[in-house]
Amino acid sequence: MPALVVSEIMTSEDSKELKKKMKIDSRSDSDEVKKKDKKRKALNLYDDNEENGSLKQMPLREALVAKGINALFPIQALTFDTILDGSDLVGRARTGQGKTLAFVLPILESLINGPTKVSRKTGYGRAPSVLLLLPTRELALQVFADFEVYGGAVGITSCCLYGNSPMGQQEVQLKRGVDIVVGTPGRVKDHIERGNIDFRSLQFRVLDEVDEMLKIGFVDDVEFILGKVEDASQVQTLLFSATLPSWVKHISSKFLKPDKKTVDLVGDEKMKASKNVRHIIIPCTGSARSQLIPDILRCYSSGGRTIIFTETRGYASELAGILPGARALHGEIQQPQREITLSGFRSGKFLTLVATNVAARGLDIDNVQLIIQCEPPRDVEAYIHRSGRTGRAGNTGVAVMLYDPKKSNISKIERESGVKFEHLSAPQPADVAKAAGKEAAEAVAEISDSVIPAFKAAAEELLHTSELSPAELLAKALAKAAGYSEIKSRSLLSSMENCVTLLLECGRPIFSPSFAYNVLRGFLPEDKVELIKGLTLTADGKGAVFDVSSDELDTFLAGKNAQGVSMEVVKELPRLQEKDQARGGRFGGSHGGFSDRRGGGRFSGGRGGRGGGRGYGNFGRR
Ligand SMILES: Nc1ncnc2c1ncn2[C@@H]1O[C@H](COP(=O)(O)OP(=O)(O)OP(=O)(O)O)[C@@H](O)[C@H]1O
Repeated sequence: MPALVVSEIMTSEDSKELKKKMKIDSRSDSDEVKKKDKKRKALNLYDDNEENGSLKQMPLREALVAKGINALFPIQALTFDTILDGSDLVGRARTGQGKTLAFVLPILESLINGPTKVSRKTGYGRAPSVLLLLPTRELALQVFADFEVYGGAVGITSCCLYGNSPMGQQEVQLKRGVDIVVGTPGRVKDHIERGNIDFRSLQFRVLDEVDEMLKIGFVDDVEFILGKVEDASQVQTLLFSATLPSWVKHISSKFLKPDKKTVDLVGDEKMKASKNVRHIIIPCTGSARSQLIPDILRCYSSGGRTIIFTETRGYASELAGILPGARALHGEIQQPQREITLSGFRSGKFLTLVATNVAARGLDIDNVQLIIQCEPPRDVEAYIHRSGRTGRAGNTGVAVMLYDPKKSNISKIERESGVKFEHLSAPQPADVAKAAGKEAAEAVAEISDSVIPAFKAAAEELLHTSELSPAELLAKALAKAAGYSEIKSRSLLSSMENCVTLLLECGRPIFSPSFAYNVLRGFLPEDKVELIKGLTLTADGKGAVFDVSSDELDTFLAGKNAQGVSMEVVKELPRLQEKDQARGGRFGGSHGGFSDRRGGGRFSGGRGGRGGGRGYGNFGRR
């Protein structure tokens, strides 16, 4: 295999070509590998005859094979020689594409066989050769674990410096001497200020999740830390992330040498988020979330792990308290508990983690099938990283984001991430119940016949006294077994239970919510109009959708023949006007907030001005 040549900017097209050359294969064939001689050249990553692009250390190869890693992923293939050759580098690939090993492997290779071998200090009290900074403690621990496994295999030692953990132990490790320091900026800075770290032997500094590292809050610490390296020209600097907004490129260039290389597997491609993930959005108001999320878990988690992202720590704790077997992870939880929680999630002690953004970046956990975002995050990067906790290393996954049609602007995330969202409605409780019924039936079939004598008399009694058929009675028994005592309806607009979504049309464009309210007043008394919730105009400008309580449905439907008005229960939610669209001009002036669910308050102008009449007289004037 020829040595890899990494161009200044490597695009995904280039990577396709390279992929062919390298015969990269993401499937794990570790079982097969085990059967064969371990010394076989597993794939060209391990080609002994090559000077470049190969790992020479057998124990390291074995450690990789043991983890099912038999060939390099594209980002790894593209960065390996560049890093080994001594260049500074900025690396970008989508989430879950193996960026960690894209710096871990060439750094280890360089330290044990490559150019930095000679300058690496050894022995007691040695100063570190590598400094790696990460934005969260969990991520620092995860990458430290990788260095422990792969570095440990070739005698390279590391330590992890992170806050809210005993300082003394970390000081001892630093004093004894380590090759690699992994840490979060605050704690690393602390150690520097106490004179515990000596950067004079540093060969590599790495900023993983570089855009997060350089955000307000970290950037000062990072600059302070990197500034402690006296002669930066002697040190290689590597930056990695799945997202590299232009402001990051600007700031980060001051840490890198002018002849730095860039390996960007996302480049100008529209799609910035993971391509292995199904990206779904479902309308849901804040108050309906807790009712909806259990059904989303049932429908989309495929029995695997789920991470639910909330915007606040309080809601993360609250939701974890409601969902059976779920645990919360956020910044207010003490560090030892955070570690216990994450390790319980990794080991499968529980399958649902409810977290704030603390879990958004970099965490790599097996078999996470589903991501739920309780509301759209503030920036597109957060969307990309959160949804990227699933669909990793060639696997697939589902990311469901809940949004309030009245409050959230989805198109901004869609535009900036390049994701084409699947617009779905909330699973209907009846459908979820049908699936639960099947499971309950299977469970009943499994139950030992030994229970029959004990329950038979009660069953016969029920059959004789009830007016229901045996099948109907059995259906009730299955419902009970599945935990159901009734089936509620669920709004497609807000996901609220016991609500139904109606579509109003009147044969002409509906320009504003106030117009829609006036149409409704044409055939409904004011006290019924007051019951309407979440009225929103459709994107085509021809209709309005809103929720009514299931109990009121007949009253509303009764008016549907009034003067050209049509009203129907929505089976599939039409595209709605988004927040910004509804604000701008033609469609509804400055109306917005869903908070006034009765459509009053902010819609007050729209509600027609009470003096505006109930009928259609107003139409012509608008
Ligand atoms: N060459 C490889 N072959 C098989 N699996 C790999 C390979 N490289 C990495 N992996 C696995 O892929 C998964 C994702 O890797 P990693 O966490 O480095 O992704 P990432 O690109 O850093 O993602 P993120 O942007 O979310 O941090 C890990 O479980 C890792 O063990």
